[in-house]
Amino acid sequence: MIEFRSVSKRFDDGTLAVDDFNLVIPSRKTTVLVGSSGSGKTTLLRMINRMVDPSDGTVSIDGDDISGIEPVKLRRSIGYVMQNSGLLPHFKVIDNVATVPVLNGVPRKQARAQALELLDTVGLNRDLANRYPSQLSGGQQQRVGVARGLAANPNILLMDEPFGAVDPIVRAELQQETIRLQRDLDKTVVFVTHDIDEAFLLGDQVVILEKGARIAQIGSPTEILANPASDFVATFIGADKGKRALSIRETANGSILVDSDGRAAGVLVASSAGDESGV
Ligand SMILES: Nc1ncnc2c1ncn2[C@@H]1O[C@H](COP(=O)(O)OP(=O)(O)OP(=O)(O)O)[C@@H](O)[C@H]1O
Repeated sequence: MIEFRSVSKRFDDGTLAVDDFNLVIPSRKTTVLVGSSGSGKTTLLRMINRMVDPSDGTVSIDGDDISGIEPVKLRRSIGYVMQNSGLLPHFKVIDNVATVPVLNGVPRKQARAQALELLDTVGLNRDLANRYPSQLSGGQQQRVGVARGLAANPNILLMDEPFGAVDPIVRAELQQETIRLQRDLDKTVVFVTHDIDEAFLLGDQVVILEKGARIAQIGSPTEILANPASDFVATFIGADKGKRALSIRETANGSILVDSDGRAAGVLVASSAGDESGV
């Protein structure tokens, strides 16, 4: 479990990016932080691996205040996937994936063998292992980025707009892969996006943010779609337009998400806690 308690962040130039933020992120679920540009999503995500430190308040992981954990050590124990994959251009795919385990002390040969397995995990052909990132498509690069994020076998995976730069078809594929990976690997995923449809598709818990990382609403996709907490949320999720891209339809076999053309976009399943959770 990750917990933000009374967390604020004021940058040196005076910008208050995060204003008294409180949130519990449950383990082994996907929590999506969604909001418009500048609402503080990336700042919140980076506070989990100490790329940014709070000005006030505490962030803890499984009860331990992370301000007491050395930042480099913390970062190597948490997967981080960013937009544009963040791959090292002069390293082959296999070495991009193997780098963090090697830095953590895993022998290179073993780390490379594990890297090949991770390519399988993210749905990439092993033949790509010896290419350089520039020799891959954008979608393939993002998959390598996910493999790299998983390489140290972290319990926590942070994903910052990981599919923002790929075309809609590849994006949809990568979203489905993320759902599959989460089912198979059971990580605590914290995912940042400005796309509410992506948030509803991937999130067990969705946190809608306004400026200053103020929480406009928090809940499962079903809860938010059924009961938008304010006009702001209704507008943000498009409920006020009467043509939301995604809506919920009850069927004999449970709740399904349908798109504006009535096609099934996903299934809402009951989580182990008994509440509704996104696909
Ligand atoms: N290093 C910094 N110095 C000063 N201000 C910053 C810094 N990093 C972020 N900010 C400001 O903090 C606020 C929140 O930024 P942040 O990047 O967390 O938002 P975001 O919701 O992730 O936005 P986007 O979707 O555009 O990435 C913005 O006003 C931004 O300009």
